[in-house]
Amino acid sequence: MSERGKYIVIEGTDGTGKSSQVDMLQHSLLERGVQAIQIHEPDGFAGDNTLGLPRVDEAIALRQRIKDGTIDRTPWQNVEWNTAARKANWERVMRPALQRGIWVVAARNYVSTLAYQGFGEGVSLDDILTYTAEQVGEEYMRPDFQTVLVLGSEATRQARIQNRGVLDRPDTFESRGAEFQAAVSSAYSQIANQQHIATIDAGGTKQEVQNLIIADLRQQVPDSPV
Ligand SMILES: Nc1ncnc2c1ncn2[C@@H]1O[C@H](COP(=O)(O)OP(=O)(O)O)[C@@H](O)[C@H]1O
Ligand SMILES: Cc1cn([C@H]2C[C@H](O)[C@@H](COP(=O)(O)OP(=O)(O)O)O2)c(=O)[nH]c1=O
Repeated sequence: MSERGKYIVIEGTDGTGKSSQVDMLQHSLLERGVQAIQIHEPDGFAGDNTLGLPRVDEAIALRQRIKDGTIDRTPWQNVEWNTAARKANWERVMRPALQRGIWVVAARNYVSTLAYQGFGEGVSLDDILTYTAEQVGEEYMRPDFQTVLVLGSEATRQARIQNRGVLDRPDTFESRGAEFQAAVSSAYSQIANQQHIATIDAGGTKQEVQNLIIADLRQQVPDSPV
């Protein structure tokens, strides 16, 4: 049996550079001959025929529902939808991939629920942690390596979001006021502290941030191929 793959999580608020870093890390792994996939919670995995991993339609549909700001819902409903998407990806793609030795590089995990639904929408953090453990399981909650990207400057974060292009229709959370965004941004540092997750300064160039991630990864995963 092949050695278990590693589960890597890159967290942070919108615009901190998670997607860019996940992409760079996955490509570095692939260049070194390591099988690796990307996951972007709450989206469903798109499927990978070469690796024989399925498309997760249930999570794809849930992300649309989560992001559609015209659908009324309670904060707890957001926890349920995000957790259902998470469970579907975990059971159908992430856990089987890890068991086969494939590395899973993910943007976001349950830490996003603590930040957005916990600090942002007032749901109890303990309830989120208990529900995630019940629904998805303890293994999901212990990645091999996890980091939170933090941007000291709100102006830089805004500039990066603008750069990414104009949204046709801001989603449920993007359309909330500056107060909500500020609560979520500052929540990330608090959560990292509480959950003992190392943070990384995301203010440098993409390559500089990637170098910081790899330096931390090597410390926690000493036989890391990157
Ligand atoms: N370190 C960086 N320096 C400058 N621009 C960046 C950096 N990281 C990401 N970007 C740009 O900022 C925007 C948001 O980055 P993205 O990776 O989509 O962030 P997230 O997934 O956290 O929302 C994109 O246009 C991306 O190209
Ligand atoms: C995973 C997760 C995301 N979210 C939010 C963050 C985003 O605003 C939105 C998902 O949007 P999406 O466009 O998929 O991701 P991103 O902003 O990372 O590019 O849902 C939660 O509120 N709770 C969660 O548990």
